[in-house]
Amino acid sequence: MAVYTDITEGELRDFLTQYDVGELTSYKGIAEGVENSNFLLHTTKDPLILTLYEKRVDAGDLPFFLGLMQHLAERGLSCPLPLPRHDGKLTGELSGRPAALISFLEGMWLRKPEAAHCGQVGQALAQLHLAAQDFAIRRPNALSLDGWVELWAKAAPRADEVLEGLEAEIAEELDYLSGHWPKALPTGVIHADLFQDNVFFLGDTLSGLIDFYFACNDMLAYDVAICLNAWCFQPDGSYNFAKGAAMLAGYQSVRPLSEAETAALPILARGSALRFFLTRLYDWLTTPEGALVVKKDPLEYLRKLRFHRAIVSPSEYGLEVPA
Ligand SMILES: Nc1ncnc2c1ncn2[C@@H]1O[C@H](COP(=O)(O)OP(=O)(O)O)[C@@H](O)[C@H]1O
Ligand SMILES: N[C@@H](CCOP(=O)(O)O)C(=O)O
Repeated sequence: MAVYTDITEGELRDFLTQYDVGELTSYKGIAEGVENSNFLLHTTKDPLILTLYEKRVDAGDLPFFLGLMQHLAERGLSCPLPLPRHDGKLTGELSGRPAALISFLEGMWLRKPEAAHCGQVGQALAQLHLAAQDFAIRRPNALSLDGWVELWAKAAPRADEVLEGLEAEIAEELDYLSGHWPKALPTGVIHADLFQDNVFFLGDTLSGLIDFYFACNDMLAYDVAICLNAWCFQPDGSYNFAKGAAMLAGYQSVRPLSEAETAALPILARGSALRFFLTRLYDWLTTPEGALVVKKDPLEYLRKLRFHRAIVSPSEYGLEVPA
């Protein structure tokens, strides 16, 4: 579920007077999602999504997130478009939270993607990277090395409750990544959370990308590694070579990876696996029993991390590597 903050019809109607969106005809909370409260609104004009930003989103970052969606949509990428209020602002306040209205995107996320879908995701990711090249606002990645160290400091004392030996294994991994993390790869704006639930399809055709609330500036190839982790493993934990190959070919059909980016894929994939392992572990340890949000399994990402540690050549991801 993701409705942390409830709203009354009166408050909502009052909020909507600041926009040119027609008359409200119905609204309901959306169960999916993790970070924010989302509502689907029907009006006498187009359907809309209302998002109330919860405590994990820093209100100071909203101009980056909403400005980025606007920037990408203007450049032809299919993503939600934030609606301006009568005073030109993209955010207001509702029920004590910063709130925004964004356009409703048609489509559904895929529970069982195939290689062909992964190819389209790779393509869309590269299109996003290129379209964001001239986006003026910057946002450093709060969930890179320093952020991992901070999260780990909070989770480490209880890590062995989740799995024996975890504390030592992760401490060693963090040491390794701190010493070897790439520093000179091409950077730009990355989505940083392009998981299956954030990509919509109409039938078998990708219809759009949502949820830009982890977007930031970082290495472009790191975003590719995030997608390999999110899309190219089977439920039994094995890597699906065909999906990986399709994802990488799709990406490279729009933005070819440099030799250095290719060589760095295994370590970027390790870092990406650790990042999602750590946020999931932290949530696992701190979300109270009975909370309405579904906790995600951190160990899924530990298994992915171990897989990447054993990679000898990036060709194992399905990438053509020059001999
Ligand atoms: N622009 C949109 N168009 C259609 N549905 C959306 C849109 N934005 C969000 N949703 C719906 O809300 C759900 C949660 O949105 P998301 O941005 O992933 O939330 P969170 O940031 O809390 O994870 C999505 O899975 C989708 O069902
Ligand atoms: N994708 C992350 C959790 C963030 O959830 P989202 O609903 O904001 O995409 C994970 O799987 O750990």
